[in-house]
Order: sequence, then structure tokens, then C-alpha cells
Amino acid sequence: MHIRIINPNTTCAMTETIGAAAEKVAAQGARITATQPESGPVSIESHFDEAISAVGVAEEVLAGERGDDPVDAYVIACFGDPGLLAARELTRAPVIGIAEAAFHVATMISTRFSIVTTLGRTGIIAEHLLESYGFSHHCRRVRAAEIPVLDLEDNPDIAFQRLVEECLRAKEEDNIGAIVLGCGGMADLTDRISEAVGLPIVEGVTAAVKLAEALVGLNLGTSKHGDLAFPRPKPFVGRFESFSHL
Ligand SMILES: O=C(O)C[C@H]1NC(=O)NC1=O
Repeated sequence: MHIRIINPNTTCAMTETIGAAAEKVAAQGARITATQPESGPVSIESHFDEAISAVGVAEEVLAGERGDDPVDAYVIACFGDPGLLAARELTRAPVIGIAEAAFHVATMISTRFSIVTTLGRTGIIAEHLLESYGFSHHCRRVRAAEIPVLDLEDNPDIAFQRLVEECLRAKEEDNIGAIVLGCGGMADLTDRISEAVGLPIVEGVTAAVKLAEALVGLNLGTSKHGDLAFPRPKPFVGRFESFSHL
């Protein structure tokens, strides 16, 4: 089984972190390819960043579809799940966003969870996803450690400390059974945070890898009946000309 994990931002170090975390939990025989767009934001911390990164996600799925190494499942490894539905239109394989994966897993081990993400300003993105996926009433609160995304790579000790402090506040105040980590860049912190906080920690990259394995094992992929059918072929002009007649 070949799983293509797409880091929608363009920071190689974070792609490596994500890929290593995925490798650690992947089943025997599952092969992980961790990739990122050639162009786009170095980190995704706003609606604008999300919108721009969605084009790169689509390009990385198309690269997987057109390559000579067949892809059995895709993971979008950004907590905003940028371009998830558009990506699903481009393939028959399962495409799993790490936020959606984390929400599903968290509700299987707890009745209520909180999210701890990076910057407070991106909390609304998680709230929109909770509503869109139908998990709003399961999530007590969307919290932020107030760390820039790239601090996870550039200042890991300070970032870890701030994350643990916010997770401890969530445990103390939110009446929850689990915490969802709100960033693909936190993929390597799960065990350390769980040990420090004393709660089950659900992290989206690893959750998405295991859900991808489950869907492939069930021989289930993205439905091509209805809105996730392949896009109608048409010309694209200008910088998106390569998308013509998909
Ligand atoms: O929205 C966030 O804070 C996290 C999100 N940004 C990013 O570059 N990768 C992510 O998972």
C-alpha cells in the first residue's frame, strides 16, 4: 500500500517531520511518500494561506495520479484540510484531511475533546471544520498555544512548553477526555505531550494514516457518483493552463 502524504506548506523540515511520524505508525508493508508543493506559503496561518495552498494540494494529487508509482491513498497534512473536496474530485483513492481524521478518532475515545492549535487567529478555521464535519458539539473549546507554525521547527523547546501549558489548562478547565493537536507540524509530539499532560492526545497525521489503511483495506475509495466525480474537462487559461482538460 502506498500512501502519499501532502504537507500543503512549503517547509521541507516540516514535511520530513510529518513523513517520519507517518512511517512510525504505518502498517507493515505500507509505503509512505511525504511531499509538498513546489510553490506556496512556508506556513499556513490564515484564510489566505489556506486558499493559496489548496492549489498546491491539487497539484500534488495530480502528480500522484499521473506518476508511475500508483497511490492508494492521500493525506492532506494541514489542520485546515485545505483543498480536501477538490482533491477528492481528482482521484478514486481515499483522500483524508488530518483535522477530519483527528475529530473522528477523538470521538471514538472520548465524548468531549478540546483542540490545541498554534495561533488563535486560525481557531476559526477549526471551528468551521467542526461545523462542516458535524463535530461541533463534541468539541468543548478550540485553544491556541500562540506559537507561529514554524516555531515548531525553529524553536521546538519553547513551542513544546507552550503546548503542554495550554493542554494542561484544557485538562483542568474543559471537562474533556482527550485533546486534538491542531497542526501537522505537531505530528512528532504526541507521546511526549501525552506523557506530560496525562490525557489521550489525538494527532491528525497519524490518525489519517491509520484511517487511510482502513479504507484501502475495505476496498473503499472516493465515490465518483455526485459531487466528487472527476471535474468536467474545460480549458484553463493563464498560470493554471496545465489544469486544462483534466
Ligand atoms: O493552522 C495551523 O495552525 C496549522 C497548519 N498550518 C500549517 O502550516 N500546517 C498546519 O497543520
